[in-house]
Amino acid sequence: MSEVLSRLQAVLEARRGAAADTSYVARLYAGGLDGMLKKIGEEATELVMAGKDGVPERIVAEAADLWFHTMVVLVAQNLSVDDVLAELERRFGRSGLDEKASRKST
Ligand SMILES: N=c1c2ncn([C@@H]3O[C@H](COP(=O)(O)OP(=O)(O)OP(=O)(O)O)[C@@H](O)[C@H]3O)c2ncn1[C@@H]1O[C@H](COP(=O)(O)O)[C@@H](O)[C@H]1O
Repeated sequence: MSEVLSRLQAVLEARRGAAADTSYVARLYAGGLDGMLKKIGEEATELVMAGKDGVPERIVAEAADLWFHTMVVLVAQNLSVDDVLAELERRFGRSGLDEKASRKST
């Protein structure tokens, strides 16, 4: 895992015990899973709009917001970036078209 993702993951795990008024992440946890998932929808929409605008700095900033909020949801569900990376590793090199075709036959 990249070093910054690893350090951020550790912070997100540590925030599970923090008071909601001391930390943005603790406030997200205190708001419950529905609130965290709503943020994912908002951030994904913001990334779509940035992509349409085509301003590189905005696209990067919105993608970072979406990755960050996705990590919050993963940690809240006792998952981690490593779980997602392992899934990407498992898929690596397998054509998306082949994978789609195998789903239709099951
Ligand atoms: N990487 C981030 C990060 N990226 C985005 N954000 C916050 O995510 C929010 C983005 O939401 P929006 O774009 O919808 O803007 P907003 O209207 O201000 O958001 P809301 O008030 O509606 O939630 C902003 O408040 C950002 O500050 C982040 N907040 C925290 N982190 C990391 O998490 C760590 C822990 O943060 P705290 O828990 O606040 O100490 C920090 O040290 C950072 O490393």
